[in-house]
Amino acid sequence: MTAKVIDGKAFAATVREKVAGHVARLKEEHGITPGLAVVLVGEDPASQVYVRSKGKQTVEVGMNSFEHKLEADTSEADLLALIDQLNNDPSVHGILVQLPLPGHLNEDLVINSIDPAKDVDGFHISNVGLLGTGQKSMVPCTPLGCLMMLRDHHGSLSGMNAVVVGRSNIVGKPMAQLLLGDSCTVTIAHSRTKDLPGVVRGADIVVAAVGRPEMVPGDWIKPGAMVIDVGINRLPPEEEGGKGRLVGDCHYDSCAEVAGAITPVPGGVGPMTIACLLANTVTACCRANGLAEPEGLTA
Ligand SMILES: NC(=O)C1=CN([C@@H]2O[C@H](COP(=O)(O)OP(=O)(O)OC[C@H]3O[C@@H](n4cnc5c(N)ncnc54)[C@H](OP(=O)(O)O)[C@@H]3O)[C@@H](O)[C@H]2O)C=CC1
Ligand SMILES: Nc1nc(=O)c2c([nH]1)NC[C@@H]1CN(c3ccc(C(=O)N[C@@H](CCC(=O)O)C(=O)O)cc3)C=[N+]21
Ligand SMILES: [Mg+2]
Repeated sequence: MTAKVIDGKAFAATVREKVAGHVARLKEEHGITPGLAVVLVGEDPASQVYVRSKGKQTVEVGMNSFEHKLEADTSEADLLALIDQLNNDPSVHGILVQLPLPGHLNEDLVINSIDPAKDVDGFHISNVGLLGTGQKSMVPCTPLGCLMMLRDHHGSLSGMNAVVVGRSNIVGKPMAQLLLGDSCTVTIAHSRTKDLPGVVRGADIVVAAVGRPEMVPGDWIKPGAMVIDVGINRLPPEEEGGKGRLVGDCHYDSCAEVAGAITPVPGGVGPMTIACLLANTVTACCRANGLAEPEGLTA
């Protein structure tokens, strides 16, 4: 079998088109322009690339983009003051603080200082609790993008065995909650899991969010399974002047030989993450203004 390649880049473009349609309607019918504020502390090059690409796409769908770049040694008090200002700014409907933060800043404290209604990452404890209890919330962008691709490829996921490899608060745990919400039987695997190959072999759906280049080989994959590769790993440059190849957490070629469907890296989960961030910003804007929220853009 050769897997169907799930084109996250193309899917993300259709999500952005929907978002752009809702943004246009908000402007025409209500005179409201959704706004997304992104806060970047420090100069991590990968984060800068992501923030730039996100800002560009925000503007392309017709929304306002507010970028706040702070020095790496910014104090916690100064960062919290900025968040307070954004919380109280009616032109800002979504706030994203790029993670990871420099070591001297308490990530939990910073994230939980964001107004939950503007927390378009879905990382605030209030949104985590709402998601975990099946209530309306802001849903984390990466897991939401993965869920959209799975549903689009397969339809109902009810009764499927899903294995999420990785238990981070930003990917693994919320991914497991979303799959449970779609009535999968969910296993969360991590670095202490015994017999990881055996666990993954039982999965109809594999979501790999580990941060280890090409860790999952094809012989762990059940024939026909859906493989969602969240990993973004830059390999060291082999050639002079080369940037280094970008690979996922799955060994693509061997997994694609056995899987029924697979997301590539790049061009899979990454573009969907940004599209879902834009979708969450429109949703937040609609909710803030007491307007009907867009359908098909939330979990
Ligand atoms: N495409 C996108 O939009 C995004 C991509 N990413 C990428 O996804 C990957 C995961 O990110 P993130 O969740 O933040 O990573 P974290 O480092 O926060 O979490 C990694 C998880 O993988 C587990 N793990 C590590 N080594 C192993 C192993 N050998 N076997 C099994 N489990 C293991 C860890 O287990 P333990 O808890 O026991 O330590 C941990 O739970 C990264 O490559 C990141 O770049 C992240 C966010 C968005
Ligand atoms: N508060 C917060 N929210 C996040 O959502 C968040 C974050 N912090 N910190 C970092 C991670 C990582 N992340 C990515 C998003 C898109 C791509 C993406 O678009 N990748 C392209 C390739 C990009 C390239 O070439 O480097 C692709 O996969 O095709 C990658 C990674 C969001 N994150
Ligand atoms: Mg992390």
